[in-house]
Amino acid sequence: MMYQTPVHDFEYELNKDLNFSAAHHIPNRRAGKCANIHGHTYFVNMTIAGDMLDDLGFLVNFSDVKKLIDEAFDHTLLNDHPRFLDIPPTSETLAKTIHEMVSEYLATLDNRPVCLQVFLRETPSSYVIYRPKEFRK
Ligand SMILES: Nc1nc2c(c(=O)[nH]1)N=C([C@H](O)[C@H](O)COP(=O)(O)OP(=O)(O)OP(=O)(O)O)CN2
Ligand SMILES: [Zn+2]
Repeated sequence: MMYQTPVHDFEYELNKDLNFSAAHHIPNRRAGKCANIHGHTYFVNMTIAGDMLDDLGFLVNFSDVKKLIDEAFDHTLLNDHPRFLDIPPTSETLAKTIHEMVSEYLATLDNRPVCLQVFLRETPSSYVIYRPKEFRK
């Protein structure tokens, strides 16, 4: 595996990989060439865990979490998204934002799974991992 997975005590752990294409820019001269609008094929891995399954035997439907992220970001300019009005769409902020969006969705499910980690690769040589404090061991 290319990335670290978190240590936890949940009975079930699910990992969903997905890709989406999007443009962005970091509107600051200190960002150098990244101040210009450019595009990436982002790769995301999200780690979701829990102790209970739903009536279908799912922790969460793989397609539902993919759709949530695709519909928000695929073929968009990330800077235009409401979640990036006050903060630039860097790898770090995008990974955290994906974690927030997925966590908000998971909180609506009766079996209450949680998102332990979001891995986000922006380029072949650059990636970040967002892991909220409450799930670190
Ligand atoms: N900490 C961060 N640094 C940079 C970010 C970021 O999100 N967080 N983003 C960028 C740019 O958006 C850029 O698209 C990616 O930069 P970089 O990895 O430098 O891309 P390259 O392909 O040019 O890197 P190589 O080293 O040539 O592989 C910049 N920094
Ligand atoms: Zn970029």
